[in-house]
Amino acid sequence: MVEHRLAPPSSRSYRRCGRIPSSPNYFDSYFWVDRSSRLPFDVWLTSSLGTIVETGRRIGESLLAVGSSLFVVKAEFVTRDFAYDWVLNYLEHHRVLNESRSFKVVARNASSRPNASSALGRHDGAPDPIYEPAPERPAFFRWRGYWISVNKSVAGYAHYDTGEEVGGTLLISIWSRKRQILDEFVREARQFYIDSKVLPRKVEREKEPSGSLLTAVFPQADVSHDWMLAYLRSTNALEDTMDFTISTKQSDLGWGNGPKDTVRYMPAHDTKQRFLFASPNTGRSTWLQVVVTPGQLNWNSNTATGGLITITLHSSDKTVLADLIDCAHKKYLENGVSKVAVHLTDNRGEWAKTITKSRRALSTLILPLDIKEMILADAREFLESENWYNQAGIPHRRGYLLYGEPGTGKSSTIHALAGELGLEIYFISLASPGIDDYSLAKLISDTPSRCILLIEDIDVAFPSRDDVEEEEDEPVLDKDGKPLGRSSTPPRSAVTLSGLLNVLDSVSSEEGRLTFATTNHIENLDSALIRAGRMDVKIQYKFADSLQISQVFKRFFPLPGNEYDRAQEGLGTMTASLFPTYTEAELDGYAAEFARAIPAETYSIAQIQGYLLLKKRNPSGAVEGVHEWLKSQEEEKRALTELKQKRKAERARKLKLAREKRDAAAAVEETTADSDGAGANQTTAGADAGGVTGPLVKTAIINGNERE
Ligand SMILES: Nc1ncnc2c1ncn2[C@@H]1O[C@H](COP(=O)(O)OP(=O)(O)OP(=O)(O)O)[C@@H](O)[C@H]1O
Repeated sequence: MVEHRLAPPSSRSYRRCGRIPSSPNYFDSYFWVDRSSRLPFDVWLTSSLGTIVETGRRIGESLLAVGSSLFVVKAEFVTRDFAYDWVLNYLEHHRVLNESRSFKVVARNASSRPNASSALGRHDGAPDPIYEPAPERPAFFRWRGYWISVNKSVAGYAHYDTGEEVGGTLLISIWSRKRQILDEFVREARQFYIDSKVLPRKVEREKEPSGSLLTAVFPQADVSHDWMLAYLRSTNALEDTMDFTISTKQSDLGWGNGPKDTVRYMPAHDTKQRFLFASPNTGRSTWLQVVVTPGQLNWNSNTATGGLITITLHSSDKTVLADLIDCAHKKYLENGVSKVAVHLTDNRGEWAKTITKSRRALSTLILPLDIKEMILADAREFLESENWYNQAGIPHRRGYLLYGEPGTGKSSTIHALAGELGLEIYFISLASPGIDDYSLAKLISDTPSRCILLIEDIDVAFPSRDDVEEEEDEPVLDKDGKPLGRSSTPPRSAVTLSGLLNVLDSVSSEEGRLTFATTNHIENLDSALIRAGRMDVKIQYKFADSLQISQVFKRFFPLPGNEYDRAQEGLGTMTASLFPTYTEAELDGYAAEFARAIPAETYSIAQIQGYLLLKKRNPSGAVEGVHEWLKSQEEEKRALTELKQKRKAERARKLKLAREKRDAAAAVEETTADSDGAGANQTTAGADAGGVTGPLVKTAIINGNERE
């Protein structure tokens, strides 16, 4: 009996005698013959042929596998890897994929895959169709005499967010025995990609499989953030951006095309923008991806802090990053030639914001003697003599104290000096919330070595002489011996004198920094603070003398036909009616008369400037009106003095009241202590009863008097 089955029968009376041809389970499908019976010829023939065919097929397969491993080089490329981008770009450019007969068609923005599409989208704004070969249909092409097959073995899919292809695999087979052909092909594709300047895909650093990227983060608190911002703004690096934030804020002026733009298009926050960085230093071009992350808005100070600029380089070469930072710094300095950068703090005690102010020429300052020249020469000499300081073992720092009446030009001098010396100003107000000894030390250690540290109104760290005097006049103490008056005055600054002295003396403040402090009340400053070594140069600013008054006057009125440049001030061309109608001699006369009318050393230049602003282009009117103005100033002064006296009297009255209350309380305490224990208990019980009934009665009246 003949039978075939998939597995050998359990009985030993069967024997195996050949395969069943073309069986899908040819390893297991055999003919099994009863040992006792003879094999019929037709079965013998079929089983022998089957064995021959199967053996031949297996040999052929093995030979093919050996052959393909010897004669074909295979390589797999996955999406989201740079090598995939190189090869795909190369294939698209050489229209290899267009030879295919089966496509996947997608519509994307023309800029995302320029080679794969017609340029329609660039003109009509509608997205372009992109033809991609369908998976599992290989495309063949010849490259340097070798046949190469391209197979999208695994189809990618469009990312729901970005529309970019993810998850796909590209299989390249090169019909050659030489392995290095693959290297050469990939190298050529890579070079082609670099040269063609195809917009690279957006990258997410942490998800990159290749990891061949460099990322640099520029935090807002660091000045390098400003460099980068200046670079991005000035080079129009992001002009091809597709995501925008629209702003009409004055602070975003830099993103506009012109200073008078009312609407500015800024690159959208937290989106990945790409631009080609062409280095003027090396001539190399590298793709960069930039993400601008805004900081958190602080409602108190109206400043945003904690913002970041993240730059990802499509390169692993650190010199490109160094080059970029260098270019950004240069651009920043270039932009700042006519500007002075002022760094401000937030109310958490960190450098938070930089504003730029137009540079002010020292010559526009009206100061007596050669004060301007003296400060400038002193500061220059200091900056140039770092080696000398080091050799002499003296800390390389210099402190300037500008003190005197308000509105006399102290701050203006420092700003003009910063412009002249090309230094940035780091501005600290000791009265700002969030500034205490700790944050002050941190702020100062976070400043660069060559800069101007400006501490305005340094006296706020200490009680004013007025406060002290009042307390000395009437030293009213509470029952614990604490002064009543002082506890009611809020602290003027959280910075202590010792904290301030420590900071000024700290090692970190020895690096060529110019410290400027201003005050209207030098008499309130501790002598330790203003001693040489901390404040090396002290300059007093007084109210304007006669010479200064006449100089301010002349600065306000241009001479006929003189270099009064209206265009520079953005005022347009001058109409004939606005031309000055006075001569130089007349102007001198007006100025002298004006200076005679104003009492010397009584008014600040800021005050005089305020008056002259009302009379611009009318010198004779300014002279005529000055007496009226002086009268109004006198009245204002008198009213102010009266108000001050009233306030002082009110404070004195309150202090007196507080003292009387305290005395009365002390008298009650004394009586209580003198009375016996029972009396004391009685008093307490009475007080308790009153304490409970009082509010209850009150509530009843408030809620309606029925219960009364
Ligand atoms: N000496 C001066 N020369 C030219 N302009 C001056 C001078 N003094 C004051 N001004 C003008 O007055 C205004 C106020 O000046 P500034 O802020 O420099 O005074 P300040 O002494 O720092 O005042 P404060 O002590 O109140 O801070 C500015 O617009 C400035 O142009």
